[in-house]
Amino acid sequence: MGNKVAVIFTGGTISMKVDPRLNAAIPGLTSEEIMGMVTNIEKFTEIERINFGEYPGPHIDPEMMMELSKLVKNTISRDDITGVVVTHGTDTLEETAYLLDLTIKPKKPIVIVGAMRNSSELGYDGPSNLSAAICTAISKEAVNKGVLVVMNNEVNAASEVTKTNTLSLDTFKSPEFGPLGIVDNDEVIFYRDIINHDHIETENIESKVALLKSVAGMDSDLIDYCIGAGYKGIVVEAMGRGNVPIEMYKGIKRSIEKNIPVVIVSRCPTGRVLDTYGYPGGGKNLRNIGAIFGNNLPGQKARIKLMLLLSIYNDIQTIKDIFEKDIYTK
Ligand SMILES: NC(=O)C[C@H](N)C(=O)O
Repeated sequence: MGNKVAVIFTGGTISMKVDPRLNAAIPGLTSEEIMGMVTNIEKFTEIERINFGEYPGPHIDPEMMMELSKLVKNTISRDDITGVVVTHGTDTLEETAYLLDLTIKPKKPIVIVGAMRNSSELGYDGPSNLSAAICTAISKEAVNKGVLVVMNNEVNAASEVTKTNTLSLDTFKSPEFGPLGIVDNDEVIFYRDIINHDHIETENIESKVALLKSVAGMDSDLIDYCIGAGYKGIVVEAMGRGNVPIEMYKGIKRSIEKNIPVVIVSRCPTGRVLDTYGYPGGGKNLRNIGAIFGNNLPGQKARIKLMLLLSIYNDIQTIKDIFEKDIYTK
């Protein structure tokens, strides 16, 4: 194995500075300028810079994530590469990280990193986050851990992590299980292993998948819109354990009857969905009509998983079996 880390730059706040005309942050730093601020890193490893783009997180779409997945897969397979680091806007970082985790089966470390403060702000956290990410990418401890997210000296699993705060440096948390470990100076210390590691073998993605959040008194208007507009799948952030209002339930039933899979997750930040409740619109009803249950995934990650499965299968039962594999036994 070589001792070179490839750093793939995609944009995000880590690459931003304030434009004086706009008086707001936009991408503006080159990869060379960013790496130049990660002082002393050459003492640890050689760096190869790869420019993917200068996109703010909200400009990254599922097709671009797939393109990035192919680039990361090719790069990590090279003999001279020890690990890959991807810089990314934090707004969609967890979606890209989860997509990479599902589509690549890496032995070597793949680490996603960003920053919460841009380079014009006091306390720009880009260089420290990037150095911690690079230390993780060369750590033997990080081998076979799936895709990792490193921010604020914490190591989290791509499958578990979510952005929890709009401004804090420690915004990336795994609310269900806690971090995998920490980066202490240049040393990576793991406290536990990853819980699960799903893999979906595909080079494509079906991006016409909607995410709807259920609210009190919600009806089926938005679901019916999705059916009419040709959406191929719908993720519903249901209430609590996985329940929806009766009128919304009717639309979910119509969707499944039209062979459009519906994945149920919860709008609660933690906890699994389960078919506990038998009242109309309760989880038991949803399960009986063939809704897929998404465990403890947040809606945006359940959508990534459904989009990948829809790129291969169009049969709801097959998608359900794979989606729920090792999660629900009955
Ligand atoms: N901290 C960040 O990176 C947020 C920024 N809006 C982005 O996602 O590009």
